[in-house]
Amino acid sequence: MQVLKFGGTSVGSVESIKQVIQIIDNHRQQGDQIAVVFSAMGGVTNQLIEIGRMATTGETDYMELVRRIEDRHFNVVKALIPIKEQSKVFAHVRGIINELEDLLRGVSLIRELTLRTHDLITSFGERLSTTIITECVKSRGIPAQFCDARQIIKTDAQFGQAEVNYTLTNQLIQEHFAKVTVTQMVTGFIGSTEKNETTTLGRGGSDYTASILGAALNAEVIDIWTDVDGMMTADPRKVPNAFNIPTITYAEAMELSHFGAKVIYPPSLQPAFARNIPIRVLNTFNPTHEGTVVSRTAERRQYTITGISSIDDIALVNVQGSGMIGVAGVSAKLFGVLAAHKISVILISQASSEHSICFAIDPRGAENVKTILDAEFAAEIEHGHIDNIAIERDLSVIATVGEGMKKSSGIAGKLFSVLGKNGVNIVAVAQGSSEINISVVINKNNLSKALNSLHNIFFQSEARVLNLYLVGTGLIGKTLLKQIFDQSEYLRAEKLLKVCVVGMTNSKKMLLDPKGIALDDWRERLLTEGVTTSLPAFVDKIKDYNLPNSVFIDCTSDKDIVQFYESLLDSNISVVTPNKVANSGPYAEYRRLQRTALNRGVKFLYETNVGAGLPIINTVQGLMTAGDRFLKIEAILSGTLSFIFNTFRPGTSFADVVRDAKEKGYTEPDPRDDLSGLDVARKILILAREAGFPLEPEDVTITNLLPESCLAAPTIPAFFEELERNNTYFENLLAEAEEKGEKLRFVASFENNKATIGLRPVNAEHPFYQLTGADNIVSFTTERYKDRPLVIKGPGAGAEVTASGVFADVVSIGSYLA
Ligand SMILES: NC(=O)C1=CN([C@@H]2O[C@H](COP(=O)(O)OP(=O)(O)OC[C@H]3O[C@@H](n4cnc5c(N)ncnc54)[C@H](O)[C@@H]3O)[C@@H](O)[C@H]2O)C=CC1
Ligand SMILES: N[C@@H](CC=O)C(=O)O
Ligand code: NA
Repeated sequence: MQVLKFGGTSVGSVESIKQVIQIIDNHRQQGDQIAVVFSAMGGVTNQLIEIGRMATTGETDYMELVRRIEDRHFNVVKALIPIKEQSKVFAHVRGIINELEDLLRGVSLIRELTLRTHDLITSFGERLSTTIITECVKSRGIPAQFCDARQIIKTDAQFGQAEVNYTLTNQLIQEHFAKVTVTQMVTGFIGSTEKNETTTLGRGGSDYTASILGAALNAEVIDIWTDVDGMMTADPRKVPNAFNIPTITYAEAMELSHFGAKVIYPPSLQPAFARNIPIRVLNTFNPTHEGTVVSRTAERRQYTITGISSIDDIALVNVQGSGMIGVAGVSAKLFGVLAAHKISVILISQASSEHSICFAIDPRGAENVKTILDAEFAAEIEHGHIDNIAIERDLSVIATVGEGMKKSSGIAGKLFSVLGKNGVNIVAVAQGSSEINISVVINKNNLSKALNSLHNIFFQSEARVLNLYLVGTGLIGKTLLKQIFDQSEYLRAEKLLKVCVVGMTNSKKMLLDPKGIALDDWRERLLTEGVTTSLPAFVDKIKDYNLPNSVFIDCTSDKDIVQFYESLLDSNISVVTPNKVANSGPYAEYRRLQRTALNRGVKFLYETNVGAGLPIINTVQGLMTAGDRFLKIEAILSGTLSFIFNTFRPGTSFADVVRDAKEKGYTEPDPRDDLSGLDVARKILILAREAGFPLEPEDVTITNLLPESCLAAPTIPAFFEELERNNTYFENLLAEAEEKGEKLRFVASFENNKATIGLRPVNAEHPFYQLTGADNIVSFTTERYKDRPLVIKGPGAGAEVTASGVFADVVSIGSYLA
């Protein structure tokens, strides 16, 4: 024997009822013996409750609602039963509705609704749905019989939530099923007292009916047909990556549903579990999906945890005071009075110092609880043994649940670490000694971020998500987007990393989409859907979204943008940038950013500040971490100037060579930043700082290369005109060097706390002589690299190598967060 139960959405419409009939027919064709339990059509129970309420207050238009219920059932009959059989069924349904109307007239006359009458009114939902579906099934030639559960489920007279008399019920069910020969179509949710008064079974009512039947008939399995693919690892409305849990234990299902997973209400399944009958949760609208099997033992799984659930809105009550330490009975008194007032406690936490107890409750009852506790502990408060009872609001509880957590170490560590890295403050913690649930209380505004980052970390075969916000879609920005697009499949498959661009802005428009912006047509979307950009608004949105693993990427050379870095880092958002402005301003600002990132456990990465993608900053940081000390740095740090001095020949146009450098993507947005030495000054300053020297910008001495008129040019085109005019100046510089067999190199050096940069002719002996193209070279002399310096050399400018350095920084954050 198998028991099937169809919930309100499964029997909610003509289309869904067709599905239900199909499922029943499939069982018949396979020769299964089945009993089927039905809920009321979706929404009808609530309507009946409303109708009852209206009748007591004398509102007459409740009849209108009754009509609507009747029409809904009639429509099913019209759609699914052959015309010639319909009138008989209409009469039948009308008969039931008449009974309801008589009852409501009575209620409306006496203006009183007892719990007993309330139960009777709500029983009509299941009676109507089961009646019409039985008729539909029969009209298709499937043998079936309506079974009013009030004949077989006997309860006490606690109307609203009646207790089942199992001895009598089991006997009646067994006797009934021994007699019948065709499929029984049973009304869910209802029973009756020994005096045959109608009762209802409380929360999870129809599941309960199925479970009682299954247990009494020793069914092989109970199928709960609903409208989702079984139980999920998290609420898919909050965690888009949630997926189906194929098997789950009863204890896990209990824990998860206590914390909000509403698919089933496990306590109502207790009778089936007591007899070890598995429950399958299946989807009427996707009947081939395997759903979830709830049983005593779940199969071995890939993941240590089974699911994550939450209660979105709770209040925390804190009772504390020195008078509680070592005093027996405080908690008894506390929870005793809460129980006496029927206040349900969601979670309790007490530190072993016994100095405080905190517990979570439904926030709607918080004021009431405070009043009750203030009164109960008035004496203790007055004597100072207990401080004031404090209530904290706007909180949520998240529970990670799973039998796999039992006796397995590192899970709490992982949980706290991922929440910490994402800046989610933990207000309270509770873990039962059953070890299958760790619950944390957090601020409500962090709920989505916490759920998603936990889901991401615990369900590991799923890629970790990095959420990126890009400012600047110029040369480096657009190249980065292209690289991310090309590499995303590899990252997902090989590194379990899903890189998701959720926001972008250029100097005109910004576009934000927490679901991700597809990178094959970002230009089009930014253009058509983007709104007028504003950096403060962009940054506010980022904070507002509060997505886990967020990274802000600044691909501009803007000076104003860097003022946002600190607050971003402070909001646990990592920052990656090729923009040198932040790191080359006052030393105190540079330090502050480093500190903020460190304190917040997020990353501030800028490898491309020096030598583009060449691993220069990482090398310096590595040496520093390992305790080396820097003695001297000598370097060529401008790709642009390298290129220019490697390309410029007497008789050619210097301005054209600079133009060429700009076109090749080597120069700064304003090439004067390169030619004036400013860009190199920034780089040597940053290198010195990384090497542990607190240099200020004014400590860098620049020997300027450009004639004054070029520097003073008001615009970039005007600057190029000045360059043309000064061609002989550059030719002379070059000729002078060549005469001596030397080459011109723009060299930066740092030694004895002094940084200097300027044009220097180098001869063939010098290691910088051979440099070609737009290459950079850095030579570090340190305590450990004293006799022969450590040298890094290679292309130090250009779109591909720079974007790739930025990308590598971004990906390293993915690994760090994992
Ligand atoms: N080109 C290279 O080889 C290297 C460049 N860098 C750095 O990369 C950064 C970007 O350089 P490129 O892409 O070459 O310059 P670019 O001029 O091509 O791109 C910068 C973009 O940022 C936009 N922008 C400026 N302020 C903005 C704001 N407030 N909001 C939104 N967008 C804004 C500009 O409109 C421009 O499209 C610069 O800081 C540069 O120093 C670093 C290493 C190497
Ligand atoms: N403009 C720079 C590249 C970025 O740092 C250079 O020419 O080196
Ligand atoms: Na670099």
